Amino acid sequence: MVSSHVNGLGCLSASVGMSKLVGTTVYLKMENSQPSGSFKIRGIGHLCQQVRSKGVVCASGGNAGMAAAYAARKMGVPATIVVPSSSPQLVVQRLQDQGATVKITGKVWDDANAEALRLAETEGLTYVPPFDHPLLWQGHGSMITEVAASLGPGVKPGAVLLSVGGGGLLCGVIQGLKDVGWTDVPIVAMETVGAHCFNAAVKAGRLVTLDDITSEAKCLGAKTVCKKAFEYSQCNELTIISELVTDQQALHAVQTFLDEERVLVEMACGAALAAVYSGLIRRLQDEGLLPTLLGPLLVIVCGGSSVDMEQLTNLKHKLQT
Ligand SMILES: COC[C@H](NCc1c(COP(=O)(O)O)cnc(C)c1O)C(=O)O
Repeated sequence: MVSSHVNGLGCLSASVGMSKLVGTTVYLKMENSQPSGSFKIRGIGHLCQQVRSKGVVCASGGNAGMAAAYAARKMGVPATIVVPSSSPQLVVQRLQDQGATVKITGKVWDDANAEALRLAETEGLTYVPPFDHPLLWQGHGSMITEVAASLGPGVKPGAVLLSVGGGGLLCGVIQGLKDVGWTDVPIVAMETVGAHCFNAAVKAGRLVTLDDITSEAKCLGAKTVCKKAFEYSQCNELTIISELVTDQQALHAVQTFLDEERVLVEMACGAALAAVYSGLIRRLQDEGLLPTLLGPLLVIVCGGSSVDMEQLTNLKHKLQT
């Protein structure tokens, strides 16, 4: 059986370095330690368990594919993962190591997704969406119920910090906040410039499709955010603060996190961490968007498998940091 609660209460730790920077306790929900390498297994494992299938197909720049491959292997069914040509060979290898068949199609995620939908149709496979499905959001929401159990009665975060690609993590966290009665907790939703489909939608007041993904945080690379995430951004009961960082800031955050917490995460995760390391959280407090006396900051360390020291070195040269 695939469990989307594989890590139980274990992975909530306080970061000394970040707490000092922010001036309040910073809790890290360490989703990088999930068996598929990111938080994705929660929602995708949950979806695959609900939709008993003879085989799955998923289009993913990496981590959703890893989660679908892992879930399929645990359920004893075949998995076909369609990845865009922008996915590093490291990801292709890791997907194959999970026993998946990998198909490389198109330049960005949207092209790979069209092929995955076609395969689902022609081969009778279960299409696993990487971010846009209520069962995904239900599974991801288990993160928050675990945090509530870890923090104990009467303690809740002053804010939640996360990154946005297609918006599945955001919708999952909101689902979890609703489940535990924390909808008054503000969410800081981070993207990198060049993978900023949510920020573009919030600013335009409607869904926006980016022309291309120009950020190196390829796993944030959906050109259009899911409708549900945009609808939540327009909902008065929720406080979602959409902010951007540069690739350089995200990379600097990955390096700082590696040095301070001894954990290597992807640029997609660096986008969220950069809100702390770049002083953005402090700025939001100075601007009155977050309370000056901020309760504990909960950071979703979303993880990601498409990174190793070689990738990190290549990114440093490419971004000249
Ligand atoms: C395009 O969505 C791409 C998706 N990754 C998404 C992703 C996110 C953002 O999650 P989302 O907002 O897409 O649910 C954050 N952090 C990490 C490490 C991720 O891999 C994928 O793997 O196919």
